[in-house]
Amino acid sequence: MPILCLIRHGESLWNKENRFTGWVDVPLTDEGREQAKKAGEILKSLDIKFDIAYTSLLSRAIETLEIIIRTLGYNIPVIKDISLNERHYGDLQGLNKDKVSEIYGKEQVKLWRRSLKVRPPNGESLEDTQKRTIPFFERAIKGDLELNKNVLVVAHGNSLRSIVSYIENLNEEQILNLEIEPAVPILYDYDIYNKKFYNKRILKI
Ligand SMILES: O=C(O)[C@H](O)COP(=O)(O)O
Repeated sequence: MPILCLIRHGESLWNKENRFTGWVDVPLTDEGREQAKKAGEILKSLDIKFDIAYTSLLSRAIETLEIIIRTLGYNIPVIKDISLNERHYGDLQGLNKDKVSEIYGKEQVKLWRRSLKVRPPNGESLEDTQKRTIPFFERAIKGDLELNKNVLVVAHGNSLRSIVSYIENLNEEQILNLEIEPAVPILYDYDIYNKKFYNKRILKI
């Protein structure tokens, strides 16, 4: 059965500085590059041969994928699509997360960051993000799994939360508690006949 592997990019400069990032194109830190290499080594040790890779248009995800592919040691066709970009954080982009909490309160910030429906000012809710990630996931990514291809996806904390909550059919409370760690591979097997994902593994060292 084909395998789907989802990976969030390694640490970016603004992750390190604790700033809301969204669509701002900030680079990886050296630590982020190291994390990406480790993710590649874990995948290499599993001996999975990936047939295709998907990523966003943002350089922190693209570079993470490039490092993983280099570590795997073979070429994979790469498709970059805006649908996999991070959730747009609107007016929060660039602001320090702790300072925003001091101004608006922790509860409000938790709703902006982790709820399904609450929209950050001038930004996307997770539900808005799903409106672009899920049609792409269904058409392109699941389309490849249906063709028995092993698929690697490198994207972002919230674009991946939107996909994982869809795959696992999570309710709003479960979505509030769903976290995706940087550069930790999340694997699912895909049952082509029953069109279902199963056997989730989180490969944290
Ligand atoms: O855009 C960002 O700031 C990060 O990629 C994810 O941030 P979050 O954990 O605050 O949603």
